[in-house]
Amino acid sequence: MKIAIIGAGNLGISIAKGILKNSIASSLYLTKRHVDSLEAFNVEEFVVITKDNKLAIENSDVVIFAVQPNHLEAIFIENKPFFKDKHILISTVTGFSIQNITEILGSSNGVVRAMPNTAIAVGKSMTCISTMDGEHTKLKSAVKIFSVLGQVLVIPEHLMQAATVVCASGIAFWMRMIRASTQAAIQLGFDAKEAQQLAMYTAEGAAHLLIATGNHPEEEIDKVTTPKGCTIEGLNEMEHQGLSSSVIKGMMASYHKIDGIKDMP
Ligand SMILES: NC(=O)C1=CN([C@@H]2O[C@H](COP(=O)(O)OP(=O)(O)OC[C@H]3O[C@@H](n4cnc5c(N)ncnc54)[C@H](O)[C@@H]3O)[C@@H](O)[C@H]2O)C=CC1
Ligand SMILES: O=C(O)[C@@H]1CCC=N1
Repeated sequence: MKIAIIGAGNLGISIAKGILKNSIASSLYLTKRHVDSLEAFNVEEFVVITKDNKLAIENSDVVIFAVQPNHLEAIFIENKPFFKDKHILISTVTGFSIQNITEILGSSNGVVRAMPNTAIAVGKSMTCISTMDGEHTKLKSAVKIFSVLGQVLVIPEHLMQAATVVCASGIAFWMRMIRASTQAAIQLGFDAKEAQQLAMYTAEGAAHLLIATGNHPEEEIDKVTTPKGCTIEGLNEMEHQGLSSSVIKGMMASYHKIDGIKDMP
């Protein structure tokens, strides 16, 4: 597969790492305005680092756009002549609908929206994907790529804003939970390295239990909460302090921030 990533920043690099780790590209073009920071990728012959988006697009079949929302329109306008029917154009750009893209390109070009998260670097992204009705072939190709790099859920496009919060921003929210747990573990006597190890692998275990069993979290929580025990004491105190409420409110705030994000300077 010949793949280009237009905008090799935080997400683009994470996607590139996942692609390289899983050997799914016969050629990989990485573009960026200032390419110096991409030197580390300059080790494989089939990886091309360039500022030239046209070159990347013309030499690729799959083109993944991972630029900031306020840069996408100019990049589309500049490169419109180089988009061909063969191209699978995949936008990871937040708040930029297929309708917005169609207005710029004059047609949708079968564009697919994908919302991965940075765990794509280690093949563990939860990626939501949408396209226009009827674009089954390009959607299937996108699903195939992202399935190698983690889990995929095809969703109607109207849920993409929600998916951005739950999955793309979500990884940051989970990191903060792990950090909080680490801080508590240090206060309780572990050194920082051990504290993080305990927090990370406990979080991993919790997720794996739910994935493997299909159980509801409360069913697993019931198994841990000894009556009058320390777990329910801790959980209830967390809820008195607003744990669930603050997570939900934070995610709602994140969701509403996406309204109009594409027009932000
Ligand atoms: N960072 C994340 O975890 C996620 C980000 N997204 C979305 O992905 C997009 C990229 O996000 P980040 O990687 O965080 O941003 P970033 O700012 O780290 O990366 C964007 C890159 O695009 C490059 N760029 C700007 N103009 C360019 C041009 N004309 N040609 C080629 N490259 C150009 C910049 O130099 C930069 O390296 C955003 O739209 C964001 O909303 C979506 C899901 C997750
Ligand atoms: O924070 C942001 O706006 C981007 C979109 C999702 C993750 N990062």
